[in-house]
Amino acid sequence: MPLLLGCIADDFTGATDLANTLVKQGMSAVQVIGVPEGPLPEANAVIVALKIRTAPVGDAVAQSLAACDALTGAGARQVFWKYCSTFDSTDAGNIGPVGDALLKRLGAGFAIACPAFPTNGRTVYLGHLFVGGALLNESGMENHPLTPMTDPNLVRVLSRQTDGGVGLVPFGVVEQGAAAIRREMTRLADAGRRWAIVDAVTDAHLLAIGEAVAPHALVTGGSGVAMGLPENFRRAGLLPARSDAASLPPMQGAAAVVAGSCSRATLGQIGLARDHVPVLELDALATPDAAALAAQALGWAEGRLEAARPVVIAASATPEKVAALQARLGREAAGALVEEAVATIAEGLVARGVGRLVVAGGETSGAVVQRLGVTALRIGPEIDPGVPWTFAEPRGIHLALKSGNFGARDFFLKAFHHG
Ligand SMILES: Nc1ncnc2c1ncn2[C@@H]1O[C@H](COP(=O)(O)OP(=O)(O)OP(=O)(O)O)[C@@H](O)[C@H]1O
Ligand SMILES: O=C(O)[C@@H](O)C(=O)CO
Repeated sequence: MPLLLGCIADDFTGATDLANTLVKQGMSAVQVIGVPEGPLPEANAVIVALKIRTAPVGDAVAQSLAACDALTGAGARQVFWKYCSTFDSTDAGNIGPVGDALLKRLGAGFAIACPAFPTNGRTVYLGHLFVGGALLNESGMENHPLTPMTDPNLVRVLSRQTDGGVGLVPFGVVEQGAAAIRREMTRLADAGRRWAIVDAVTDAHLLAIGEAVAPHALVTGGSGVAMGLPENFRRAGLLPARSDAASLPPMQGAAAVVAGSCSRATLGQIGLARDHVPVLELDALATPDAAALAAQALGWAEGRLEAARPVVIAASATPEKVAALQARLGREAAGALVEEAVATIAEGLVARGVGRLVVAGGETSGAVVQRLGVTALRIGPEIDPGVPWTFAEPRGIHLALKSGNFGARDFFLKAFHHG
């Protein structure tokens, strides 16, 4: 099976989201954890999941280039740089610098940037990113613990991260379809732009954009814009007719949720779960010690674990509490402490028989997956848009890595009625 699309994702939930999108479009896809060292798994798309969203720019670039080399070395014909549908990044990066480095490595001079994911309420209009009905900077993302997003104008945001000019392919052009989008990209590239933010409000827009970028060496964006890419390979005779996602082994063991995401969606999901299943909310401010928090949580879980319903253990907190812990420890140390605690809890839960685990939050998922020694995730059925069940190798457990902002309010309950 030839490798066609080589993908690099800046976090682990994002990688799963992308793999899920490709599988739904009939492309076989496997997510691998970290820069692959040995041979790549057999699949038409391989998604390398990195934990580089908030890494220092130099590290993010080095890991992305190593992943790119592994993917193109294995024959990938196009590279996809996946970041968050809410464009999570700081003015230092890493969306722009990684994209610039990949363009250079691939010998290309132009790429689109399109985080739109209309099914999950992320749309881009005249370069401005909306989350549901709100501009990005009024959506709750302005309070993100690690990457507060305070400017909704993506042309401006990306311009602060790259020395290549950033243009815009506006809604009016996107509406006209792939040929018009391609003409506008050519015009922008001829005018010396290296990047174009591309508007998209509907899936039809994303499919047209996907078709327009067929010849591009590098495509960048959220998972939405990848929707149109499998069809390009099919049109070129490289990908067979659609096949269904491989089914996963049957689920076994006790059910649990661990959460480190502080997004509005996750806080709402914890709130609803409280009325139905055992929920433990950790207070990292009162106990700023990862080992002590983990011991509390694992002690509490004792005797409560079962297959029929999950326990929920959340370090998630309101923006005020997050700010208080950050003021005491510093932003990175606060995040690292909570990630360490949640990873230890996840490890302890699996050791105590949890076989299906939902992890809420991208950074949190990175910490958990690394701690569990997972090397690859096979993609299974979708629970809610962007979040499938996966089967983690070599641990042999089921994991669902939920992006902070994804999932309906009853996600932590409904997940365990799937698969
Ligand atoms: N009570 C808390 N105080 C300070 N930081 C916290 C607290 N709880 C969680 N965090 C940190 O907040 C960060 C949340 O980021 P994470 O990526 O896990 O969630 P998210 O951004 O909502 O999800 P995604 O990246 O999928 O959108 C993590 O680093 C986590 O450790
Ligand atoms: O694009 C998204 O919103 C998600 O896949 C993600 O990256 C969250 O971490």
